This record gives sequence, C-alpha cells and structure tokens, in this order.
Amino acid sequence: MKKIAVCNPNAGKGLSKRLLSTLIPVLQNDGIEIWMTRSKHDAEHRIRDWCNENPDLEVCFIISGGDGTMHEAVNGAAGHQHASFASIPTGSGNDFARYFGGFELDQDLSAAMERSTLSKHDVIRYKLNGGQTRTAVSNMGAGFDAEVAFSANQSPLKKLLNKLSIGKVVYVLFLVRQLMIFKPYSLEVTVHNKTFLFDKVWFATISNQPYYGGGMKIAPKADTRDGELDLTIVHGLSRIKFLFVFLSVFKGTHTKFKEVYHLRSEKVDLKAGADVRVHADGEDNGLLKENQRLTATAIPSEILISAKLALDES
Ligand SMILES: Nc1ncnc2c1ncn2[C@@H]1O[C@H](COP(=O)(O)OP(=O)(O)OP(=O)(O)O)[C@@H](O)[C@H]1O
Repeated sequence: MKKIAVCNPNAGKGLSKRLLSTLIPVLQNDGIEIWMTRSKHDAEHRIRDWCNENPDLEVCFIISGGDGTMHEAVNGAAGHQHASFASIPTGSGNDFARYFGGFELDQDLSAAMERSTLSKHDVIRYKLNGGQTRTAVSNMGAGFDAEVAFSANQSPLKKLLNKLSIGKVVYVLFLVRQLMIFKPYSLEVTVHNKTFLFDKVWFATISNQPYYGGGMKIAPKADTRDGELDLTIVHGLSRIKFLFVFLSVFKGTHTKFKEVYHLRSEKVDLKAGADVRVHADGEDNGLLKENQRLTATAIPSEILISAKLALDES
C-alpha cells in the first residue's frame, strides 16, 4: 500500500516544527513519501488532487498534525474508495489520536503500522446554511466554544505567546473574554421528526467520539461504531454557573446538570435564532446564519483508520 505522510509544521502551536526534525528521518528511512503543508487548506487540496489522479490506488495518509489537519485530509480524500488514515499526533488537542490511537514520533513506523489494526468507523456528514456537504471525524459544534477558538486563533497575541511557549494562555484569556460578552442564543432542534426549542443556548455539540477541545469528555458515551451522533446542548445557565459546568466537561461530569441536554440520533437538524459560529473538528466553519440550518448525519463505517490498538483493546 502507498503511504504518504502529510506533515503540518504549524500544528501544536508551532511545536510540530521541532518534532518534525525527529520524524522526517524516520519517515525517510521507512521509504514513506513526505508532503509538508504550505498553508491552511493545502493538505486538503493536495490530497484531493492525488486521489483524483489515483482513483484505484490503495493509500494510507499518515497525518502528522492535529485534528484540523486530519479534518482537511478526510475531506480531501472524500469519495476515494481506497484511502485509510493514521495519526502521528503533533497538534495541540489531538482528540483524534486520543480516541483512535496514534503512532509515536520516533518508532519504526512501517513496523508499527504492520502490527496495527485497520478498522471502519462512522463519520459526521454535514451541511451548513445549505452549502457544500462536508465531513467531520470527531465532532462539530455551534456557539461559545467555537467563538473562543476562533477569536483566540485570530488574535496577534497568539503568535507572541506561542513564541514564549505559553500559547495555551491565549485560550484562557479568550475564554474569560467570551464568558463576559457571549450572547446565548435560541436553538430549534429537530430529531426523530420532532422539534424542540431551547432558549439561552451556550453551545451545541454534535459528537462522533467522546473527546473534544483537547481531551474534554463532552460526550462520554459516544461511539464511532454505533451509527449515531451524540448531541449535547448546554443551555439556560448564568455566566458563573456556565463556567462551572464548562470546566466539569474536562472530567465528563457535566452530564449530571439539568441544563445539559443529551440525546442520540443518526440525524440532527439545528436552526439558530441568531448568527452563531461553527467549528468542525476544531476548525472554524464560519457562521450558522440566523434561521438557516446545520444538518448532520452519521454515515456508518465510512472511514478506514489505521491505529496502534483496536478500540476494544484500549
Ligand atoms: N504550513 C502551514 N502554515 C500555516 N497553517 C497551516 C499550515 N499547514 C496547515 N495549516 C493549518 O494549521 C491549522 C492547525 O492545524 P491542526 O489543527 O492540525 O493543529 P492544532 O490546532 O495544533 O491541533 P488540534 O486541532 O489537535 O488542536 C489548521 O487550520 C491547518 O489548516
């Protein structure tokens, strides 16, 4: 099988650049083709071009980066019947690798991949504001969390703090800022042909697997082999209580609060009462426009993942 390593030097708040000096000789030694991404969306475009030129070749895209790079890779390869994916987690969040299992930087990668398991998993197929259909692997969401990530990533402060190796501080600063200014919104949710209205929503997350935001267990029981999506809505809270509940997501204990609504369905349809920012696998997807829809469907056994451990063994 052809193996292509797609390496994002920008992942891990720049840390990846240093890690790549260890990784590249290993990849070269294993005879793996190496692509360095040159900009945002580069991985997606190059993978799409490669798949169009080689529709019948079996390929494993080994992603050295975080969840955003994996998101781009999976979208680039959409429709290619013979693609699989593996992760060498060098991002900041790495929720894909946290759940599926990633490969280490300095090991004999080819040998490790020989011993690994290939398994099929569900993905989230979604449409925003009636636009193009896209895929998320781990999760997507609308509201507070998407706004924190967006504003932190836009900020010139981020570059400066990354240089000082304290890049995570910028998220804390923007979390506090959003906590003060975020305006909870109303949300119409349609599942199983029934429509529910939620008021004062802080965020709504659609999960394929438990983790998001770098290890927060937002949907503790989500499973990528059940053909369903887990919807979590946090609503009707004061700012102070929201902070408390948001922090409890790290442990997955938020589910006991009455303001945290959860359900499981193969399809979810959301309509917001205001413009709300959306992320997919932590990547900014722009705004869900007022009175427009975000529809998400679980596509069973759609993605082939090469991982160090079968999930049953982990
Ligand atoms: N050469 C590059 N220069 C600038 N940005 C890039 C480059 N290559 C990829 N990117 C972008 O870098 C962003 C961050 O990548 P990624 O999400 O993989 O890392 P991360 O944010 O550190 O990890 P995680 O998503 O797991 O928290 C993505 O939006 C991706 O499109």
